Amino acid sequence: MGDYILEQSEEKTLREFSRMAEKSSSINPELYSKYQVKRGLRDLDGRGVLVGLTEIGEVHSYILDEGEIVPVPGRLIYRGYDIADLVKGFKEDNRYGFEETTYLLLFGQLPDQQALENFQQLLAQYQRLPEDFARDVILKAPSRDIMNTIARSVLALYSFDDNPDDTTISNVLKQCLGLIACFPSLAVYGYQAYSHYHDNQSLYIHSPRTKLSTAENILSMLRPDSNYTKLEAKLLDLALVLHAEHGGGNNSSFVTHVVTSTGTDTYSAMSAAIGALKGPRHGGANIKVVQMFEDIKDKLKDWQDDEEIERYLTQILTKEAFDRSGLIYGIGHAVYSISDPRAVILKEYVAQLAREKGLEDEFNLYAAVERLAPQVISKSNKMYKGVSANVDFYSGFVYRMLNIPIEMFTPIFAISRIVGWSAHRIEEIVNSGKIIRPAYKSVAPRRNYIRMFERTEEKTYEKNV
Ligand SMILES: CC(=O)SCCNC(=O)CCNC(=O)[C@H](O)C(C)(C)COP(=O)(O)OP(=O)(O)OC[C@H]1O[C@@H](n2cnc3c(N)ncnc32)[C@H](O)[C@@H]1OP(=O)(O)O
Ligand SMILES: O=C([O-])CC(=O)C(=O)O
Repeated sequence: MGDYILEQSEEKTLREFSRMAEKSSSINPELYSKYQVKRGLRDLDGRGVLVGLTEIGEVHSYILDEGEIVPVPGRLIYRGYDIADLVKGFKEDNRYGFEETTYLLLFGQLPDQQALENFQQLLAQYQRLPEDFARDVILKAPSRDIMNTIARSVLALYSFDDNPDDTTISNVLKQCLGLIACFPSLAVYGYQAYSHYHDNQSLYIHSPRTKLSTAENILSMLRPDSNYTKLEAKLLDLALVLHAEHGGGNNSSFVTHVVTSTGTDTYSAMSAAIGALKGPRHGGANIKVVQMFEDIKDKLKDWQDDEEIERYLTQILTKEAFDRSGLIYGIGHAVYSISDPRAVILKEYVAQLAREKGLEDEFNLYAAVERLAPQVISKSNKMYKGVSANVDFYSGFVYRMLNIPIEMFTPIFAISRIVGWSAHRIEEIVNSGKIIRPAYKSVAPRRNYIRMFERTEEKTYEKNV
């Protein structure tokens, strides 16, 4: 009874504090225009404010025609090479592409056969976690969110590094390679721990194997019997290649730049980037997309009825359906308008696989949402540009067809994007020297201090909020 009363009063106190916190945090929206604040670091035409230069990745979505922005189908370029050409290259040679892409992004050039083999051997050396790390760190207090588990593990790895704060390029590169190599184990073991302790499943801790590609190792460590087909591993490898890098402005890579610019260590910078990627408006969208489709499938009477689909999508936008965030996940992008080239590539594979697995109806539903969502969004929003399916739209469908658990979707994104973060951390260190520090204008009125004995509730409330 006593506890209940305490809980009730705690709830009431928190409600009151929340009301105060919310009220004292709210800023008149008109002030943003008055002071020409570049909200979301965007220019008035919706394009990102130019805050840096990079040679790592280029996201191409429009051309300028006599000063006018003309949207074009999206292209993604890694170190000067179009991803469509990179994918075609390793597919035609029937080999894995992620390790080669990692080499390219980190060192700026494509490896020859020998350089690639040497690099893979080096990564294999870094694959093993410190002695007892899985037992002492990952299996302890497992989280239902594997991104949080990875971030915790990354921060813990600081303590196992003899030289953690040294930001010379050779040391940072070594740390980054170490993280790239052991991210699959951090993610998969984090998932195994969760599924064991929360879902009562048997606990499987398979060691990564030095001769396997990253994609093969993920599947082999995830599955109780370690079995996978080449086709499955190649599809996951493709997804890893497509998620590895997206310029310096995407939220998690920009976070890497911001945090790196303080001079902090690699583990702190990477854990911050993981936190950014987890967000449902960024990499976390791949989980939301699949959950959203589960909800759509559940609520719709006829998956082929465009009008019914449109109505449901409108309800999402008006916060009456799904998670009530008002977002149709997997649709829209800060840069792309007509198309995201990664979604285009993934869609091809999803279509094939869905046919093979008898999931055509579901694929058609995805395709219908992809077609209808942009129309629904543009009806109710001020659009700077068109919206289309982004990389997260079809990736979850791919992972589901590979029987990868939903908790692993965003972690797989992280296993890949850590490559881009690493390249950006190095680029920031090599070129910068300036701490990233934009301005915030204070719009709060100045106030005279009120001594404690003079603070009547009325007076304080009036003056403070
Ligand atoms: C790996 C990645 O990070 S890819 C992105 C993954 N995220 C998602 O799929 C979540 C859903 N999509 C979104 O939230 C957005 O499209 C974002 C965050 C990705 C990009 O947002 P913006 O840069 O604001 O895009 P854009 O300028 O084209 O949007 C114009 C308006 O349409 C809205 N909009 C864009 N996409 C969506 C969407 N999918 N659902 C609802 N509204 C949307 C925006 O919120 C914006 O409205 P506002 O001006 O009132 O804020
Ligand atoms: O670029 C962005 O804003 C989001 C991102 O990381 C991606 O699309 O891969």
